[in-house]
Amino acid sequence: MAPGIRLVAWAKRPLLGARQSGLLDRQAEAEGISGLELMASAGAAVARRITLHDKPAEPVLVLCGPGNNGGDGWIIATELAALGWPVRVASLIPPANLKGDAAAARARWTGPVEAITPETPKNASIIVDALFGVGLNRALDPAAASVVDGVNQLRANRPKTLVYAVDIPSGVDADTGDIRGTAIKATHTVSFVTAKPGHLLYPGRSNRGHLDVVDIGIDAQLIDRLTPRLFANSPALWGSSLPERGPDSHKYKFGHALIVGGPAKSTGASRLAAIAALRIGAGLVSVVTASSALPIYASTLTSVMTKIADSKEEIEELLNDERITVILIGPGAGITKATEDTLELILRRPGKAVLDADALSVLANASHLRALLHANVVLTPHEGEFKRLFPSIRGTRIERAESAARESGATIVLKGADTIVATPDGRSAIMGEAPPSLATAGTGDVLAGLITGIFAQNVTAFEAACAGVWLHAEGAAMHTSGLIAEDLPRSAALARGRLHVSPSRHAAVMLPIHQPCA
Ligand SMILES: NC(=O)C1=CN([C@@H]2O[C@H](COP(=O)(O)OP(=O)(O)OC[C@H]3O[C@@H](n4cnc5c(N)ncnc54)[C@H](OP(=O)(O)O)[C@@H]3O)[C@@H](O)[C@H]2O)[C@@H](O)CC1
Ligand SMILES: Nc1ncnc2c1ncn2[C@@H]1O[C@H](COP(=O)(O)OP(=O)(O)O)[C@@H](O)[C@H]1O
Ligand SMILES: [K+]
Repeated sequence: MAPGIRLVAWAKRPLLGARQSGLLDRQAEAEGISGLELMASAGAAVARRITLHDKPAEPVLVLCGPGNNGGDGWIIATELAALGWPVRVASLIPPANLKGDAAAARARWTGPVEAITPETPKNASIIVDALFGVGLNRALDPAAASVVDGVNQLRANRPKTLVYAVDIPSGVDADTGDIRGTAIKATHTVSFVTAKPGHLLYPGRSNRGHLDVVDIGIDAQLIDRLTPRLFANSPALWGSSLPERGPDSHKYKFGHALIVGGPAKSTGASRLAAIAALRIGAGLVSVVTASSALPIYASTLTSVMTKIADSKEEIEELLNDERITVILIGPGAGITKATEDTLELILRRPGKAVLDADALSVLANASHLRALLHANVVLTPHEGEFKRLFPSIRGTRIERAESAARESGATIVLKGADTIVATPDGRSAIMGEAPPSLATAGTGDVLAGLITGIFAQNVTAFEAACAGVWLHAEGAAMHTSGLIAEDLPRSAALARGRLHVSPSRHAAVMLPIHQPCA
């Protein structure tokens, strides 16, 4: 086993973008570790990670860029050659033009150096992408773009090619996950100290391959000095907050979730949400319905209770019940005056609420209700709903979710392949591991129900939203094919159970921070 690789449980650490990564490096230098030492550790760790693959000593091509990411590349080449691996090195700029630590790293390489051309990647079986890391600041120029396209073409033609991206696949923006022109499609990415937002955000997420984050000797406490506010959504953030049932448990200790049921022609969405809320642990769940839809709810729901309300006054009376800990409105509700009236009653009540689907569309056109939002209201828009709710907010997905939370005062769940949770006090989390099988009808209703069911249980809005999003994805990942929304409440509940029963399944989030590579 290669000595000295210390894999970091990256989901337990914050995500640092380009600027914060640079600050961290400078803090480490102030503590006495030089940039060259960090680079030497980084390069050595990547080299050793490469030696872990199953076919030893295959020819390796190292592509070096103009900055410190390229500097890592020169170290990797030197380390692999010292271990007896055949290595070719190709540089994007004349090596004599390198500066600082990259120049010092280049000086350690004593073998020949090629100039990068579009033909360079041909015939390579292992490629190390050390072109650009977190310092990428514009679209790739034609010379860089053509070698990147050459690497991707080679991988497409020869799927067994291994492509190791150093820090982040070149061309992926570390802060946003955007592709700057074109980007390396890596089979593996080896990053340093923390994961970067661009490892989790699409489209860059698709270029990342398997992600390892390695320790390069920077004290983890230095990360906290940066007061980071952005995290990977993982049980490390919220797992310990979820209440467990014990011998003294009573259903009333786990909250009473009230789901506003849709009219007779659209009951499915609120029924899915109600089942999800109950499965994920709410003590009691009730659906409030007009008498006209009662037969449908009563005949299809068993453990979920039904409550009849045929007028605004009757709804108001129900909402005044202080035992109700959270209310969900939106799934199947209809974009109607009745939904607006009920929404207003819910928002005028001081407690917790989750607003989804039609409630969001109603809110978008009811500016007088905006002032009633607060941090214990969770909004769960997909992109279309988000644009209707916050038409003037621009920026990356993270920036938009954060601005919306700040502006509205509510907790935002911006749904998508990389769902973002953001709170008005500035914390946010990215779920970068959701399976695309979730792109099927009704999964959003289940998510709203999961968040509601967790929120009912004396958990904060941020924790409930993050846990709901994570368990939703983890539940979906249990199905290899044919997932439909009805499957999800049970699977998400099983995923919740496994958090405690079988921690090894969640190795990336459950292991200690410095987990030696075994
Ligand atoms: N600092 C440390 O201690 C440690 C850092 N580490 C490593 O350093 C990496 C960050 O290094 P970095 O800051 O030098 O940035 P990097 O990603 O190499 O790119 C900057 C260079 O690329 C250029 N350039 C940018 N965009 C371009 C484009 N589109 N097309 C063409 N050129 C472009 C840019 O040019 P300029 O903007 O100056 O014209 C500059 O020359 C980090 O990801 C990690 O791998 C590790 O060793 C751990 C310790
Ligand atoms: N390609 C994808 N990969 C991962 N998750 C996805 C993808 N597409 C959609 N989802 C998730 O599926 C759910 C869909 O919700 P929504 O858009 O409200 O659909 P619906 O109204 O049909 O329930 C959201 O949780 C979203 O994050
Ligand atoms: K790279």
